[in-house]
Amino acid sequence: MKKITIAIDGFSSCGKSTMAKDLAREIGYIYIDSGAMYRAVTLYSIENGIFQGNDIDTERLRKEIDDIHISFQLNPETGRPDTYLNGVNVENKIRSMEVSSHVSPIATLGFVREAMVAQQQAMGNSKGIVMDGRDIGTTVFPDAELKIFVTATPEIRAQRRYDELKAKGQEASFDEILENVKQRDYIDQNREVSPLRKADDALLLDNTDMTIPQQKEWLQEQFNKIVKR
Ligand SMILES: Nc1ncnc2c1ncn2[C@@H]1O[C@H](COP(=O)(O)OP(=O)(O)O)[C@@H](O)[C@H]1O
Ligand SMILES: Nc1ccn([C@@H]2O[C@H](COP(=O)(O)OP(=O)(O)O)[C@@H](O)[C@H]2O)c(=O)n1
Repeated sequence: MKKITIAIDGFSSCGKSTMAKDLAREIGYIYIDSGAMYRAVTLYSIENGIFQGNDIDTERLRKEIDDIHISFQLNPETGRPDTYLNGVNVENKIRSMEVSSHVSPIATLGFVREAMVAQQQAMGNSKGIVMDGRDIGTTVFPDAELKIFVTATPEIRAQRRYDELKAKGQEASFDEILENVKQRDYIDQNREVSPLRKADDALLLDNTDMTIPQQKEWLQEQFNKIVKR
């Protein structure tokens, strides 16, 4: 069967990667979490003194961006891909609140986006890929055959993230997460380069009142419609 490209964009913490991973596994496609790549650049910047408080040493990051190698490897225990930064598994570290609170400013930088988009396009050049993020349907794969834009209320999204961190045994404050979700939405929608917005040809999904199995079924139906057309 002909393989297609699937772009899933939307607001922070609404379930994009959950549905993208499930669909990819079901249909045998590659799954790429583009947000993990921006998170990995952010972790690198935190660990290498590129952040001074909230200020970014952009000139240093620009010089070092080509030395930041991000890859994904399937974790046989979880059945899902883990993120590697220069050969080290950083899957847990990149999900911390510290990274969440520094990532959106890093993702506003044009040279960072250029480097990430080039890698993402290379990963998707043979199609058969599901990628989630903020600019996949608008910038990375504007010709994707299936584009989805996901949203839910900020409170529901913060609750989902809170439950996830608690389940992993990590310290979490609902108010801090809600504030972070709103702040990232604002920065992501208002940046100059590739701001978060729904592509004109993307299908809108508000999953505020949907369960994980319901949204999975909905996405599978959209995929079936495209491939059977
Ligand atoms: N419809 C849903 N109902 C409840 N929880 C959900 C739903 N979709 C996803 N989740 C949970 O919400 C959290 C955030 O989902 P995730 O897929 O990481 O979001 P995103 O990729 O959009 O940031 C995860 O813990 C996930 O299990
Ligand atoms: N394609 C993308 C993906 C993420 N990002 C940035 O990276 C951050 C983290 O992305 P993410 O997908 O891991 O965020 P969550 O919604 O999973 O918390 C976002 O808030 C954006 O600032 C982006 O700018 N472009």
